[in-house]
Amino acid sequence: MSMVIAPSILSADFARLGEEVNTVLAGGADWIHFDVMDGHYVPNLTIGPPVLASLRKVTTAPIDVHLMVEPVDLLVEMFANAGANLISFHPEASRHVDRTVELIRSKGCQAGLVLNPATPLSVLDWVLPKLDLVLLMTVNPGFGGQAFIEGMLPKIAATRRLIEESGRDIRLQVDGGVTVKNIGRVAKAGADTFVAGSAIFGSSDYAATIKAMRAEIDAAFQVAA
Ligand SMILES: O=C(CO)[C@H](O)[C@H](O)COP(=O)(O)O
Ligand SMILES: [Fe+2]
Repeated sequence: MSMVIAPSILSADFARLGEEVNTVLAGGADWIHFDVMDGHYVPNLTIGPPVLASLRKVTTAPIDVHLMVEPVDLLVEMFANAGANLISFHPEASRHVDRTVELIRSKGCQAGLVLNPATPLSVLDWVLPKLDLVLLMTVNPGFGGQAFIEGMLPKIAATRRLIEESGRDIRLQVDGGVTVKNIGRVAKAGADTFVAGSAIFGSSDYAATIKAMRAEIDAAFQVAA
């Protein structure tokens, strides 16, 4: 599976969002990660469907919507109509997880389930085969710029094993505190899709940071001579 880098626009300059998105894509990013916070499920408030619809006009790149909202279902259709390619949600925020997955797919989007640091992998039981992506949070959701929780590395590895056992083409995305310094370890543990907000948008050269991230991922898989 290809390695995907998805910059989180949470750390972009919102006054110049279209430009920021095109700069990271020109700099080698694969997807755009769009964080939606409702001030209820998480203690922060961000952006909604009209912003996504505007971005959709300036790029054809996949836009991966991370919903940190409760309840979820009401917003799925709005984000699908606004141009989301993939919609991920937190199981605690949906009363009927399987129904929400089906709803996302019925709107023509790929579906992802997000596990907070303390959420057990057992939430994937019975629903994993229907997912296109599992998102493991490596910080507590709500804010960019937090430190990566090192204790999540074995959880990434355990999730990778579950995906392998399922025999399905499911992406394993990691979100929170991913940097040039730790991305190699995150990849080695089993992730294939990497969200990075502050590490990319907080750097002076987005393309150079993305290139350095890819080099670290490649290096992690090189066998020591
Ligand atoms: O979902 C998120 C926070 O809830 C963000 O995607 C995440 O925190 C990215 O920011 P950073 O790379 O700066 O940690
Ligand atoms: Fe996110």
